[in-house]
Amino acid sequence: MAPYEQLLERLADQGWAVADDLMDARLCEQLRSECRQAWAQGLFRQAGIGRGAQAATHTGIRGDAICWLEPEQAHGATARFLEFAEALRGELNRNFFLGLNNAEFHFARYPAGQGYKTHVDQHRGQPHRKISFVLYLNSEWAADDEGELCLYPAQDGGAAARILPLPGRVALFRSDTIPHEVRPCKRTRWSLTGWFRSDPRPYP
Ligand SMILES: O=C(O)CCC(=O)C(=O)O
Ligand SMILES: [Fe+2]
Repeated sequence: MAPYEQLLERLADQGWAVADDLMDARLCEQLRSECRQAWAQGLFRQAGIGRGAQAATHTGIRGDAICWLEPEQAHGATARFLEFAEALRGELNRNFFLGLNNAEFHFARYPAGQGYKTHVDQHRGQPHRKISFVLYLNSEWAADDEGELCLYPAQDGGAAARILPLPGRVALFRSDTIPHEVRPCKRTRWSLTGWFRSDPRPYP
């Protein structure tokens, strides 16, 4: 599977990778419209920090609203995306032996002015999120719209990468070792975010 090769090599070498040509442009277009429909139907909820009883919303830390994809009810582009994600999970397993049994995904919407402060995706005591995935569903994005994903894998705290959420762009990074941040955006920022996991369903 040639399109994955370079991506997975970079992921192995530096813990993160970006691709602009991984996703079919038409599929992105359709996902973009399904995401907007879910928003219009009121299916998004303000995202929280932490899990279970400790979960709380802190827009100062994280300002997005999210809508989880339900694999059992998925149809249209969402179902096709989940097939793509299954193929990617297979490639990740073949390359990294991470024992990725599952994946979870949500649409995310950051209104202008919001971002997500520096964090690591693997929750403390919950080691099952292994690889983070983000697909940007903006129809256009300019550098001065900001809202970059900044990755901080280096010890010195400097950003190794500032990734603009360009239409159809994919970012992949390790969920356990890569601190990252979403810089406040200047216009509404849409994405499909998820995690390849090492535990079988059902999980909390
Ligand atoms: O949207 C992005 O660029 C990253 C989002 C993120 O870090 C998260 O949802 O955990
Ligand atoms: Fe994150």
